[in-house]
Order: sequence, then C-alpha cells, then structure tokens
Amino acid sequence: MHLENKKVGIIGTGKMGQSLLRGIIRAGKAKPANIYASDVYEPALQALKSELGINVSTNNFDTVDNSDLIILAVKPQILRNVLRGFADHINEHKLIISIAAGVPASTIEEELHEDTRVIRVMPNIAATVGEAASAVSTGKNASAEDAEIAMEIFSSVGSAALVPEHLMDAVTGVSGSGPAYIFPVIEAMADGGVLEGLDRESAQKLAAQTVLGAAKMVLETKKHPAELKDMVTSPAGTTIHGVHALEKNGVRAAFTDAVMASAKRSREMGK
Ligand SMILES: NC(=O)C1=CN([C@@H]2O[C@H](COP(=O)(O)OP(=O)(O)OC[C@H]3O[C@@H](n4cnc5c(N)ncnc54)[C@H](OP(=O)(O)O)[C@@H]3O)[C@@H](O)[C@H]2O)C=CC1
Ligand SMILES: O=C(O)[C@@H]1CCC=N1
Repeated sequence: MHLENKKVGIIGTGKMGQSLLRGIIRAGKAKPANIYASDVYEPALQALKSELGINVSTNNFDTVDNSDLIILAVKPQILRNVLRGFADHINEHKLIISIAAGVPASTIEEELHEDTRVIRVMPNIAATVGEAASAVSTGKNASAEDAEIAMEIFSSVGSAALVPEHLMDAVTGVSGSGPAYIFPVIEAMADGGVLEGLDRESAQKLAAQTVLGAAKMVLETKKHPAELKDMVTSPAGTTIHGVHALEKNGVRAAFTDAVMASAKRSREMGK
C-alpha cells in the first residue's frame, strides 16, 4: 500500500490534526479530495472544507468508512471511547495511525479488532511549520510497508525516525513536549534583551533565530554540542560569563528534569 491515491482519514482536527492535514496537502502526499476529516465542531470543519477542499463530517463513521488509513488525533483521555464508537467499522484492510501521547498500540488493538494494523507516532507541534521531529513505532500487526507509509506521511511535516515502541515515552519527553520547553527559553532570552535595551520585536527575532541557528549547527555539523559551545566561548569573554550564569541556575538539571517528568506522565497515561 503506497500513499499515493490512498484515502487518508483524520479524526480530530485540533492543533495536531490540522497541522498534519495542512502538511500532507502542502507536500502533495494526498489530494484534498482523498482526505476525510471528522471532529465535533461543524463550523470549524466547514471552514477547513472551504479552505482546503477536503471532505469533512461530524460523524467519525464517514472518516473511517471512506479511508484506507486513519490518523487518530484526539486527546488520549477520550481515545478509548472514540475507538469504541467505530470499532465495528474497522477491518484488516484499514491502517490506524495514532499520535495520542502515552497510549500503547496494544490498547488500540484491544479496543478495535485484534488483527488491526496499528502504527504509533509521536510528532510535535512544529509540524505546523514543516519542522516536526517524529518517532514512528509499529504495533504487532503492522507491516514494514505500513511503517513506510507512516514515515512518508510524517516526513512530509519534518523529520521522522523508526523507534521501538518502549522508547515512545522517552521520545515524548524530549521532542513531543520539547517545543514547550523552548518557547519560554526564547521568551526569557528576549526578556533579557529588553532588559538590556532592545525593543521586544528585535529581541524576540534575535532569540528565535539564535535557537534555530544553534539547532541547525548541531544537526548539520553532527558535532557534540559541547564542542560547538566551545567555539563560542572566548577566554575571559562575554559568552563564558553567560554560560556560568546558566550553570549556576541549574539549567541542565532543569531541562533533564523536564524530559523525565514528561516521560513519566506519558507512562502514567499509558496505564
Ligand atoms: N499538541 C501537541 O503538541 C501534540 C499532541 N499530540 C497528541 O495529539 C493528539 C491531539 O492533540 P491536540 O491536537 O493538541 O488536541 P486538540 O484538543 O487541539 O485536538 C483534538 C480535537 O479532537 C476533537 N474531538 C473531541 N472529541 C472528538 C470525537 N469524539 N471525534 C472527533 N474529534 C473529537 C476536539 O474537539 P473539542 O476541542 O471541541 O473537544 C479537537 O478539535 C493528542 O492525543 C495528543 O496527545 C502529540 C504530539 C504533540
Ligand atoms: O502535552 C501533551 O500531552 C501532548 C503530547 C506531547 C505534546 N503535547
């Protein structure tokens, strides 16, 4: 099963559902006429239909019945109920792709049909701008080709890598939740700039571009971040004074703790 000419369904057109929809269309991975989306709020669906030309419904049956693969983008807390609502409409020909945090593929198999092909993905909100970091894992019935399809979809909104499912909580801690750790960092760096006399707009642009540039250096040079940090810190210069202030405030432990707290919550949500 290749993505081209397949009917793609999305259940839940909130923040992530919409990001994925737009990304898939932008990348030409599916024609709008082949996309079926459902959610509970009719006016928002109609707005999506007129903007993107996709098929919409407030009835998840329409999405499930018309689609070859169905992306589940509702909150984890309601996922079981949503699955129970259409379990009778699922057969082994349909591929289920869930992005719900914490919910194991086995839970979805249990609620649907024991033979259901399930792929679990943890993307992140940067899918909105085509820069998500996604991890893809396979349920017990999903084939290598199913994983390839998921990789194709999520590669269209950023980078995607295959991981064993037991690492999904760790992935959630690092990249699923990660953008929310960085936004306050950008805001705080901009605050510092404002404190030192820059206007807010310039300070925010400088801070955001700095984060983007640093990330790009790590990805493109593949050097250890410590080596890159050393390239910025002149002896007795400005940067080492800034780095010292960060270390004094426990920046490393704060970020490591954030990743661990999110991963722990993901594990709890999976129980
Ligand atoms: N936000 C993020 O950064 C990330 C989220 N995720 C995962 O993505 C999933 C979606 O998250 P997110 O987009 O943030 O959440 P949202 O609340 O923005 O989107 C969920 C959407 O589903 C709708 N919905 C509620 N009940 C139903 C139903 N019965 N049938 C169809 N649609 C329904 C909601 O409507 P209403 O609001 O009216 O209830 C809402 O529009 C979650 O499982 C989350 O764990 C994964 C990675 C990153
Ligand atoms: O906060 C959450 O639960 C979701 C999953 C990862 C990002 N947002």
